[in-house]
Formats: sequence, C-alpha cells, structure tokens
Amino acid sequence: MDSTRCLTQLLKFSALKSRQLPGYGSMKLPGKFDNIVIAMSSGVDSSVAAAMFAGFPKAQGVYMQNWSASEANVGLGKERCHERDWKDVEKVASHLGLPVDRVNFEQDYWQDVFEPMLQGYQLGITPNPDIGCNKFIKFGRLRTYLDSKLGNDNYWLVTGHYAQVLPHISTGESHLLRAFYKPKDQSYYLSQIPRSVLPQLCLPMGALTKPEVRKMASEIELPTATKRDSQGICFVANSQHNKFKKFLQQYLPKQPGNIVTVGEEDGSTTVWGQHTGLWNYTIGQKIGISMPQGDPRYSGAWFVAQKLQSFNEIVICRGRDNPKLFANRLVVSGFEPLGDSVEMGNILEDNVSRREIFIQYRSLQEPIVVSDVSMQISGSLCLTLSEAQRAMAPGQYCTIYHKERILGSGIIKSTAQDGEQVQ
Ligand SMILES: Nc1ncnc2c1ncn2[C@@H]1O[C@H](COP(=O)(O)OP(=O)(O)OP(=O)(O)O)[C@@H](O)[C@H]1O
Repeated sequence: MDSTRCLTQLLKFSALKSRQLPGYGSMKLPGKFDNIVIAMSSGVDSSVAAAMFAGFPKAQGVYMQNWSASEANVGLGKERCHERDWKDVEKVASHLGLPVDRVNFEQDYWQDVFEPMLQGYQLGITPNPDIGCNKFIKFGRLRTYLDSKLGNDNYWLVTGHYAQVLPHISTGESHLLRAFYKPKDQSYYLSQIPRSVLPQLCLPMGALTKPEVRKMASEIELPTATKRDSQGICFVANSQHNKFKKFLQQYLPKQPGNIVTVGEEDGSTTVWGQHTGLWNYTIGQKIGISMPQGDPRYSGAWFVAQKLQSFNEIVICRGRDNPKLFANRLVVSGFEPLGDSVEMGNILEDNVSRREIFIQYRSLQEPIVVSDVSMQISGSLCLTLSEAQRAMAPGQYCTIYHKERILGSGIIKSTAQDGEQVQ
C-alpha cells in the first residue's frame, strides 16, 4: 500500500498560491532520517498524518491513554472508548506498517487537566479541559516522555490538529497560525502550548480541508477512513450538554443556592427558586424557572446573567438579548505569550488601531476585533472590543490573534459594559 501519495498530495495542496499566507514560507517537514513521532488518536486526521510519514525509516506512532475511570457513554455491551480507540490505532498502524506505542498518562491527565477542571466548575467559572489537555498532556507529558526516550527535542512531533506552524519569511521563526480550512480551525485549543515546541511541530492538516483528508483516507483504504469525528472528551461525548452535566454530577457535590433577580432601581434581590450548584449552569444559558407569566414584567424566557460565587447565587435576567448578557470589555489574566513577551506587546500596540488584533473566547468563533488594549498594574490585559459580545464567561480562555497568528492566551477574569468599572 503506497501511503506516500498522502505526502505528495499534502505538498501539492500546500503549494497552492491560494493557501499561502503572506509573510510566511512553506510548512517545514521532517527530514527523511529524522525521528518522527505521530500522535495517533485513531481519528481520521491523525491516521492520515501517520500515513504521510509511515514510509520514513525513523517514524513511529504513539497512542496516549488518558482515562479509564467511569464513562458517561458506556452502555451495555459497549467497549470503553480507550480500548476501542487503541484497537483502531493498531489497525491503522498495521495497515501502514508503522510501529506504534501505547502510553498511559491517566495520572497526569487526572492531576493536571481533570482536577483543575472540577475545581474551576466548583468556583463557578467555565474551564476548558481541551486547552489543558494540549498544554499539559499532548505538548507537556508526552514531550517529557519522548525527550527521555529519543533525546531532548531530538524528534518531530506530528499531530492531526487543524492549525498551521509556518516559518516567518524574514526571521525564520516558527509561528502558530489558524488552519487554512476555517470550519475545522483548532488553533484556539493550541493557544497555551509552549513556544519551544513550534520549531519541530508538524501539523499537516493545517494546509488541507477535511473533505481532502477524508478522500486521502479512503484512497489508501485506511481502516478509520469513515470514522466519525470525535467531539470533545471521548469518555463523555461532551458536545451533549446534558450528558456532560450528568457526568460531572459523579464528581461534584450538590451545592444548592438561590436563583435571584436584582432590582433595576434599588438593587434589591428577589429569590425565585433554587439551583443545584453553580457548576450546573453556564452564563447565557436559558433557565427553566417558573415565573408569573401573566405579569408583563416576568413573561418570556429567563437566562443566567451572573454566577455569584461568594453568595452561591445565580442572577437571572429576562430575554436572550438582555443587555446584561453582553459586554465589550474584559480583563484577561495570566496571559501566556506564544513568543517573546516584549515583541508580543509591541505587536499588540502597533496593530490594534489598524483593527488587526482579534480575540476568540471559544472554539470556531468569528474573530472579534479588539479596539483598545492596555495593561493593568497587576499585569492583566484590559481589552475593549469593537462590538459587545454575548455570554463571555470568567474562566474561559481568551486567545489573542494578530491577523492569523496566535500571540498568546490568558483567562477571562471579569467582563464589563461601557460605563462599568472592569475589575
Ligand atoms: N489519545 C491520543 N493519543 C495520541 N494522540 C492523540 C490522542 N488524542 C488526540 N491526539 C492527537 O491530537 C490531535 C487532535 O486531537 P483531537 O481530539 O482533535 O483529535 P480526534 O478528533 O480525536 O482525532 P483526529 O484529529 O485524529 O481525527 C489528534 O489528531 C492526534 O494527533
């Protein structure tokens, strides 16, 4: 089976003029005799990435098992996802004639990703375990393991992420950029990885579209060619909000508190019901609560406007487009630059007035133009957005881009509207 045709196709597609990014050279690829490690999840993207390098003499696959505790989506007769995925990885590897290892990072995942996520939910914020998994596991623990196995940085790491790493044309420095194929862009999830990985990180999917990848997979008859795309954490199927909340219930105790409205004029609080724990609710989420529908002040749908951790209270407001759900200013703390911090600061300062600085606070979101940036004494960044955004929640990662390039990311500490003080 000739899998090198996948690499040939990658070279063909990435050389297309329409896929070049101004100011950047072409994607750097591992040399024929380099150590190459392909992180294989069993999905079609990393399987095709593995096919591209399977013919190289020092290429190998690695599958990480990060979880084996309870699963929200195991039914009778259903296999646990990590066993199922490992079998698929083995099938792909044997189809390609590629050696593959299975490593167990459950403890690290639990300690560095899962527990902080639970703590975040308990604090009433909205954490993102996928960003933590990239930071601490795929580009953290896996690298420590590979450093000790192959020698520090003595290898290329290849993953199936949709994002690009390209050399800047004048400095040669590797930058992390959005994928060419925007409907699958995963750059947001990679915004916290260490910059030291960039020079030897290869993300072949960044230059391709998903239909092209699927076509390559079926042309070389990969066993996973028609496998469905995974959504979030495999053991929870967390795209399904209710399933995820149910899963969390196994780990987080109930913490009942009041659901309240706050009077416009006097700020007085009225209690309307009870919630089961702040972590069960997301800012902007519609809330099922019985209100006096006959009274025009209360009719219609109600939404979560605020989660007050110190009072264990949820403040609700009426109407999906209630101004209380919108903010155009935010404070981002713990900003981790994906490059030299002085250079990042200059890029921000020089380009904000040109409307070339953008943020994203969740995946696959239309980039939002930043109209002003300043730094607080605490070191946090204070950003003003050109347009107010709905349901920005503390705890979410805010990724800052200059055009297509990721400058870094931090955590949303607070949000405010014009006229309000940001904290
Ligand atoms: N358990 C795992 N073991 C090894 N690598 C993994 C694992 N999970 C994810 N990866 C790597 O991270 C990349 C992005 O992860 P993501 O969860 O988006 O992938 P996926 O949707 O499960 O599968 P794929 O991207 O391969 O189609 C994968 O393409 C793969 O390179």
